[in-house]
Amino acid sequence: MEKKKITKICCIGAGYVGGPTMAVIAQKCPHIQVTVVDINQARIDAWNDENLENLPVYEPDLDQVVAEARGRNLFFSTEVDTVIKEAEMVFISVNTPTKTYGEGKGQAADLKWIELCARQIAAASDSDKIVVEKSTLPVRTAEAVKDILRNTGGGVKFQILSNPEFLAEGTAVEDLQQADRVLIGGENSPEGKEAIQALVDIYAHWIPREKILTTNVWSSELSKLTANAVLAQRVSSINSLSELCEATEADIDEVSRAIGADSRIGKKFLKASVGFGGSCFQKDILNLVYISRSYGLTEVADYWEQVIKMNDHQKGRFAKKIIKSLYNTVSGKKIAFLGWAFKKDTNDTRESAAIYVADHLLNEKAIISVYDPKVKEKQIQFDLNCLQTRSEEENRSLVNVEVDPYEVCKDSHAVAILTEWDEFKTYDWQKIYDSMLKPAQVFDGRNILDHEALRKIGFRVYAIGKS
Ligand SMILES: NC(=O)c1ccc[n+]([C@@H]2O[C@H](COP(=O)([O-])OP(=O)(O)OC[C@H]3O[C@@H](n4cnc5c(N)ncnc54)[C@H](O)[C@@H]3O)[C@@H](O)[C@H]2O)c1
Ligand SMILES: O=c1ccn([C@@H]2O[C@H](COP(=O)(O)OP(=O)(O)O[C@H]3O[C@H](CO)[C@@H](O)[C@H](O)[C@H]3O)[C@@H](O)[C@H]2O)c(=O)[nH]1
Repeated sequence: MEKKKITKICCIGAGYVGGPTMAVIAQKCPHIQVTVVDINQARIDAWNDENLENLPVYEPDLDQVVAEARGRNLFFSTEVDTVIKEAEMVFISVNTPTKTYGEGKGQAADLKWIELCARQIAAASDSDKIVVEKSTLPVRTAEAVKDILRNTGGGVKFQILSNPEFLAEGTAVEDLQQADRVLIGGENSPEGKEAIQALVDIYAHWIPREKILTTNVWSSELSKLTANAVLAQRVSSINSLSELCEATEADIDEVSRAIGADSRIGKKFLKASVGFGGSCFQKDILNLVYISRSYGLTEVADYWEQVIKMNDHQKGRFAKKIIKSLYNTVSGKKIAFLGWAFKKDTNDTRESAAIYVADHLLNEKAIISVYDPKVKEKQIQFDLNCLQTRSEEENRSLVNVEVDPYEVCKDSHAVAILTEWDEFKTYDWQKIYDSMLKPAQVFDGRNILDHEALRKIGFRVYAIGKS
């Protein structure tokens, strides 16, 4: 078989996946020119910013990887057509959010950006290319991509691969550099195998060959949705039991430790929380539910939908607990939020539990003061405004964002931990207690604080899954 040597890669989409993924490919393959393109000029400018603190994605160590490769063989550009034209391999890494309109609204993945990419690749190409689906897609999307490329590509040959990304935010660089596995799905034809090999050869620069799995395209597409569904299911399972723990004086952290010690279960993804967030879990499970229903598989759809219902319940339960503990009224009361990101070590807030807990409390006319080490005020207001629950003016008047956590807690009735940032554990909690209204209450939505120490100071403490 002829060996296809890739010298130029284009990645469409400079977001949380496109940016870090391509930065690591460029770092590990200095002989390949990697250019990430995006239609969002501000995002590309931020990726090109000399001050690495201004990169649009915050991830530990990402700045170092970008510093090493940028300008050498890693480039960021808005010249989408030119870069596609010159590349032998084009990654599609654009957003695939849940549809907000029409058929499948609220469940199906919105594939309009994927289709646009396919059309753009077809229009810009005058030589054969390997097109790689990096975005998370419904199973059988490659069929549509192929159809568009074959019918609009003017005789140019395209091979379509599925290469879903499994990085988690907050650990993206580590996950990319030491991936548990890389998954590549392709066609079982000589051309398909050649394309698969070309992508395997890229990853083989730093990923051990036995960790690079190759499958057919459909298994690869479906494995991505399945991985997220199974991970989220573990979180919902443990969160469901946290409520039972609160009713029975069992302790969810002890239960997690006990079951996680069983090597068949394993200890990861058993941390009870205020609910999972992030741009992927909910979107991908809803997509799985929609696909199952569209094949008439009602029981399959209902089964996975329960994971989302439990997560919604967990977020609502946390907000209700705060209200109940504050004598069933939070109207006009200041509540301090420590954390807004959906998990620590990221500036991403998409689907963060904090947004929904805040919305619930704001409906009860609470006054919320927020501190997050990596999320800016503009983003927090944007997240609340997106819900369209109340006017932007009202959100601005009820929610204020501070850069000092002690200011956020001062004069509050309650402090709620919404993200597990490590720095929250190191605060002077006596100082916080002294500055709060009494009885001072802490609602630890991540079970990260030393609850005994807090109780000794005088706090009333509520923690998930603990009585
Ligand atoms: N965020 C994660 O941790 C993660 C992990 C694995 C997989 N994924 C999947 O990867 C995909 C991308 O996710 P993300 O978080 O990086 O999204 P994102 O919103 O951060 O980035 C997507 C980028 O694509 C750009 N874009 C959209 N259409 C374009 C076009 N036609 N031409 C050029 N640029 C275009 C947007 O401007 C945006 O900057 C999604 O399918 C997601 O499900 C995400
Ligand atoms: O025991 C746990 C583990 C996670 N979470 C929460 O679950 C959410 C998701 O966390 P995580 O999976 O670590 O982050 P993501 O960046 O959303 O990564 C998931 O989604 C990505 C996008 O598809 C995939 O690539 C990753 O493999 C998959 O882990 C966060 O709100 C976490 O706080 C818990 O509450 N308890």
